[in-house]
Amino acid sequence: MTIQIKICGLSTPEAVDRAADLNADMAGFIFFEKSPRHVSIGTAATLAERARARGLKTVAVTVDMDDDGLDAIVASMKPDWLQLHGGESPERASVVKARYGLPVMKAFAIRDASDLTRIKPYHGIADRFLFDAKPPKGSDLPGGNGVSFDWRHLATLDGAPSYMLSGGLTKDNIGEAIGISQAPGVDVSSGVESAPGIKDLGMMNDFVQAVREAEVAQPDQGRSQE
Ligand SMILES: O=C(O)c1ccccc1N[C@@H]1O[C@H](COP(=O)(O)O)[C@@H](O)[C@H]1O
Repeated sequence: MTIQIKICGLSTPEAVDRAADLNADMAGFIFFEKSPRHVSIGTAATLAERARARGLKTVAVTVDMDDDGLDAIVASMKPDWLQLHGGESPERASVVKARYGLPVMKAFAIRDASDLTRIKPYHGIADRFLFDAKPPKGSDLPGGNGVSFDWRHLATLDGAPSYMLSGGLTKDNIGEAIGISQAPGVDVSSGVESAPGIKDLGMMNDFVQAVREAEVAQPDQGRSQE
């Protein structure tokens, strides 16, 4: 089983094309104005069309967004997935999923193993979980902070939920992260940037290559992801 790769915070055609060339699985577009990766709906629609044409699944990354905001994104960008990266309740996640008929990836900020217990009420609602680190003090961003958490906490997960690991992943730590977590999918943003919001095509290459090397070095131990 191959590890799914999501490259997030794409904002240029070149970065979308490189993600496709590298056979990444998902391309994420950020709708959060304080983020250096924020894209307008128009830009996201154009880039998402390009990504889809190259076989990438597109993800709209939103944070506690209301229906009007989501309506506009879904109508224009036509994402394959909605990522909910804020404090969306299980009820809100359920409403979003039903309203758009799209799979939902719910993000959780993890510091301690106990943070993983918060996923329980989302079972049967979220199609996939995303585990990110808690933002550092003073950060304006709920994600994209380049900060990792202790991957050993993931050993406490019950069953084999469909999830992606994120938070501070780079070409240098992804092998260890995969070895410890056995994550079925990984999500990277700032770890493939030369400056906040600027994707570096060489760093994208290196990251994906490091994931593929980790797969070979540490063959499948039961990873799965629909
Ligand atoms: O990347 C952002 O700016 C962002 C803003 C708002 C919500 C989520 C955001 N990004 C998510 O953060 C993680 C990983 O980030 P990093 O690799 O540590 O930089 C990823 O899930 C992005 O979707």
